[in-house]
Amino acid sequence: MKTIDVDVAIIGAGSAGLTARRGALKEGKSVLMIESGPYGTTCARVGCMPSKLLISAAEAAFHAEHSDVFGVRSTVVVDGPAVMERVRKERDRFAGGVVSSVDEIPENEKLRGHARFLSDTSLDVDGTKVQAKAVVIATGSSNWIPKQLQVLSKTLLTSDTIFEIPDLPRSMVVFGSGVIGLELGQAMHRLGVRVVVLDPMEGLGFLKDPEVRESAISILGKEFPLHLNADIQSVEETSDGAHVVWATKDGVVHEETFEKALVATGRRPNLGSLGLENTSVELDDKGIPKFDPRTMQIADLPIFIAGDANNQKALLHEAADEGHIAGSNAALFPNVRAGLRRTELMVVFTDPQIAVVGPGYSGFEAGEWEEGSIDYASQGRARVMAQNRGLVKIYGTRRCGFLAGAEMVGPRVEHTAHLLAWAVQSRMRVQQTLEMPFYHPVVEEGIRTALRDLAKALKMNELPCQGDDLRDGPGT
Ligand SMILES: Cc1cc2nc3c(=O)[nH]c(=O)nc-3n(C[C@H](O)[C@H](O)[C@H](O)COP(=O)(O)OP(=O)(O)OC[C@H]3O[C@@H](n4cnc5c(N)ncnc54)[C@H](O)[C@@H]3O)c2cc1C
Ligand SMILES: NC(=O)c1ccc[n+]([C@@H]2O[C@H](COP(=O)([O-])OP(=O)(O)OC[C@H]3O[C@@H](n4cnc5c(N)ncnc54)[C@H](O)[C@@H]3O)[C@@H](O)[C@H]2O)c1
Repeated sequence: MKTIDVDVAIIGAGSAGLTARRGALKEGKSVLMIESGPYGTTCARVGCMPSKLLISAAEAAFHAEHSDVFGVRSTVVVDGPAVMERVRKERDRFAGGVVSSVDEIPENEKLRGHARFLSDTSLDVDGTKVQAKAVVIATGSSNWIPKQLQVLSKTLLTSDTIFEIPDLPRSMVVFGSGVIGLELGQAMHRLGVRVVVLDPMEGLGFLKDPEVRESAISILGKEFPLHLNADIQSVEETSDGAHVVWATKDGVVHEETFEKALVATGRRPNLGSLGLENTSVELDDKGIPKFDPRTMQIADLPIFIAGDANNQKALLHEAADEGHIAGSNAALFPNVRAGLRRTELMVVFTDPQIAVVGPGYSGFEAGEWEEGSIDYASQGRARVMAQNRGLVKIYGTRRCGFLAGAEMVGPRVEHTAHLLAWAVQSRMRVQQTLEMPFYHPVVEEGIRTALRDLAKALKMNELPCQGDDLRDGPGT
C-alpha cells in the first residue's frame, strides 16, 4: 500500500477544508487535502449561490408583477428555461472560480478519493495510506430524506438537483419549512409555480421569538400556502406526479398531485462512512464528535472538526472561520489556541427577509434582559417602497444595558442585521448605538425606533454599571 506522510491531512475540499488548508500552511506545515466528490464547494455549486440566483429571478418577476401600486402597469412573462439557464451560467462562474483555485494547488498537496480513518492519525484513501500528525474533518453535510418521502424518485428534487432542471415545473410540493424550503419555495411561487409548503412541525425553527415567528408565518402564509403542523398522511408517486394527502391544523384533509416534490427536510453531517469507530473520538447522543468550538479540537486528540460536519452552525461564514481555526490548530498541535468566534448572524433570503443576530430570543435567562420592537407597517421608507411588513425585536441586557441580539423579519434586514451584529460584537451599549448617525429616510430608522423602545424598557439612566462590568458584555 502506498503511504503518504504529511503534517496535516484535511478531509474535504469545501469551504471549511479550503480555509483549513490556508490556516495550516500559514503555520509552515505540509498539508494534504483529500476530496471524494466534485471540487467547487457546496456553497458555490448547489447552495448559497444558485439559490440566491433563483431568488433574484423571482424578485424581478415579483416586482414587475406588483408595480401597479406605483401606478406602473406591466405584463410579465416568466421564461422558465431562460431563468434556469442564467442560474446555471452564473453558478458555473462562481463554482469555476473555486475549481480554478484548487487547480493551482500543487498535485502533491491534494488527493482524490474517499477518506476513512484507520486510527487517530492514519487514513485509508481508496487504497493509499495517509499518515498525518493531525487530521481536520471538513466533510460537510448532505440532504436528509425521511423514510416517508423515500418513495419519490422521478418527481424528487433536493437542493442538489433543483438547479439542474431545464424548465420550471407547473407545480411543486415543498417538504420542510426550514431555510431551504422557504427560500426555494417562495422563489418558485414567484416564478409562477403552484407551490404548497408542508411541515409536520411548528416550522421556521430558526426563529425563537414567538412574536417574530408569528409575524413571519403570517406574512409568508398570505403569499403562498404554508401548512405548518401538517399531518402528512400519505405520499406516493403516480404517473401524474407526487400524490400527497395531508390534513391541516384545522383538521381539513387535502389531496393534490404535484409535478415535482422538493424535499428540504434538513441536512445531516457526512460522518457515517468516515471510520470514526477506528479512532478514540467520543460521539454525543446524536452521533456527532464532542469538540471545543473555540479550538475545533475533538477532546485532546490530534483530530479537529469544522464546517457543517460538526452540526453546529451550518453557514458559510462559520464554516470558513471554523476551517481556519481547525487548520491552524492542527498544524500547531498539541499547542492549540482559541480562535476568533464572531457574533452569530443568520439571514434567510425570503421576502421580507428574516435575520437572527447574537443568541436570539432563546439565548438569555429570564429576568436578565429587555426587548424593544418596531412593527414595519408604518415605517417611513418601508411605506415609500411599499414593503411595509415585518417586525423587529432587539434585545439588551439589564446588566449595563448591552446590546445583545435581535430577531427580525422585514425589508432589507440583511443590512440592518449586519449593523446590529457589528454593534453586538463591539460590545456597544444600547445608549451608544443611539448616539450613532441615522440618515433619513431609511429603513434603519426603524431600528432606531426599536433601540429607543429598548432603552426605555431598560430604564437606561437607572442602570448601575461599573467600568469593570464591560468585561461581562456579550462576546466575552
Ligand atoms: C441550498 C443551500 C443554500 C444555502 N445558502 C446559504 C447562504 O445563503 N448563506 C450561508 O451562509 N450558508 C448557506 N448554506 C450553507 C452553506 O452552503 C454550508 O454551511 C457550507 O457550504 C458548508 O461548508 P463545508 O465546507 O462544511 O461543506 P462542503 O462545502 O460540503 O465541503 C465538504 C466536502 O467534503 C467532501 N467529503 C465528504 N466526505 C468525504 C470523505 N470521506 N473523503 C473525502 N472527501 C469527503 C465532500 O465531497 C465535500 O466536497 C446553504 C446550503 C444549501 C444546501
Ligand atoms: N440563508 C442561509 O443562510 C441558508 C440557506 C439555505 C440553507 N442554509 C443552511 O442549510 C441548513 C439546512 O436547511 P434545511 O432547510 O434543509 O433544514 P432545516 O433544519 O432548517 O429545516 C428542515 C425542516 O424540515 C421539516 N421536516 C422534517 N421532516 C419533515 C417531513 N417528513 N416532511 C416535511 N417537513 C419535514 C422540519 O420540521 C424543519 O422545519 C440550515 O440549517 C442552514 O444553516 C442556510
